[in-house]
Amino acid sequence: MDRLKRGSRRYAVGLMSGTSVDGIDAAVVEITGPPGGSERPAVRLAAFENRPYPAAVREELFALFDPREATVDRVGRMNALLGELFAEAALSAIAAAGLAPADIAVIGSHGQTIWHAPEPQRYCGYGVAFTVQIGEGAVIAARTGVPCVSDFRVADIAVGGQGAPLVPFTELLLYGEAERTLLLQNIGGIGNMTVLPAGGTAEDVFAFDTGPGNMLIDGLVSKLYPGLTMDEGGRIAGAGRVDEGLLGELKREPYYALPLPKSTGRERFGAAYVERLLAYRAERGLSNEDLIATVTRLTAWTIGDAYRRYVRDRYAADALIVGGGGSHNRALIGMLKRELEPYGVPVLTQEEAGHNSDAKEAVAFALLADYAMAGLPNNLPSVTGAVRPAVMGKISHPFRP
Ligand SMILES: Nc1ncnc2c1ncn2[C@@H]1O[C@H](COP(=O)(O)OP(=O)(O)OP(=O)(O)O)[C@@H](O)[C@H]1O
Ligand SMILES: CC(=O)N[C@H]1[C@@H]2OC[C@@H](O2)[C@@H](O)[C@@H]1O[C@H](C)C(=O)O
Repeated sequence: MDRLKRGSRRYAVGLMSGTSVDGIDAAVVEITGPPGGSERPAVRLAAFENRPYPAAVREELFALFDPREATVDRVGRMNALLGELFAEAALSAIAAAGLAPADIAVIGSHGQTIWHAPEPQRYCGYGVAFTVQIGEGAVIAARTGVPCVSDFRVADIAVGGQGAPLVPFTELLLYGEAERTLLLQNIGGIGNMTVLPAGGTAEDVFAFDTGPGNMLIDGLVSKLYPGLTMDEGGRIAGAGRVDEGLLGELKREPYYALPLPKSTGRERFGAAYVERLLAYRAERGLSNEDLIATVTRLTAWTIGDAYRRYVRDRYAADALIVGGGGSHNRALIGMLKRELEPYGVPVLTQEEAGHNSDAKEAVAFALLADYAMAGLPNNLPSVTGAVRPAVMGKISHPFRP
């Protein structure tokens, strides 16, 4: 297949490593229909794999989230190493789809966010905003022989956007409906909501980070239960009781009331926040289960709060569809239903709505890369706050004799 022939059926690979740092998601998708056409592209998932990071890599990545540890040599080395690991993940998924690298038109790689500072700060007399995703695209292109589009977010930040969230661009293409207003809630490390109004166009969509997704739960579990990295199924939270005093204090975090557009990350809800929660637990003698039940409820509350604050007065939502790893946490889903169902908004998982929750973000980066290769804009200024459309992603071409 001629990988450069556009507008026809083609294969693309999407690679994602999210804020939970649980591993590399690789999706191989078959795309039909020209990018940017008036018709929606049809996307079929041909293969999906998740490759957990080796423990040493995960540990080193967590070290690099602390800017005092993230010296330029360590970041540079990890950038190259992640390029190798992403390339391995892509090659493995391509083989799982029964394809060869020569069949693939493009690889879209999100990389690993290690710092996200989208609000301009004064620096050397200038106002500067930035975001850092590592995982070298040149290495991915060289190892796979496939053009790689990487480092998407910086192009949106360069035109005044938050550089996040980016997936809503593809959610509009793949999920938008004429008759129903849908809320798509991702619960990864961070939580983020996309509002797709019935019959809405790109200008009508809005989306934002709701706050912590699993990040606080994971952070507490790994400190309090050595050997565990998550509250599997929500069993720990299910055995605890919410501490209303702590919950009330946590709700006062200023991020929740910020106006849109907004995005957040580990800089706000990372290791230092978890240390504060552990200090509170020690002071008040809270059990592990009660602490984890409380942050689980907080996570559900942030989503209900976002709905009340930004959506309720504008749209009657027909459903909230939950994706990301948090959709496997039954305690969290139960709490979320109690937050939203009183407003007549049913809560469903991506699977219940007929989609693959785990593959969704990787699929999105395959599609974003398809647009980038065609030189077409792939950000949603209404979502990110960018002053104009941008073609996000840097292209690394492999050498092909
Ligand atoms: N079976 C499960 N039970 C409970 N929680 C789960 C389960 N499986 C995954 N999770 C949670 O989901 C997290 C991973 O979610 P996901 O892969 O969607 O995040 P991510 O893509 O890294 O994050 P982001 O979307 O913020 O970039 C895990 O760290 C864990 O907290
Ligand atoms: C800077 C960054 O990596 N942001 C992530 C993170 O994880 C979830 C949420 O915060 C979202 O804003 C974004 O990821 C998804 C893939 C997005 O851009 O849509």
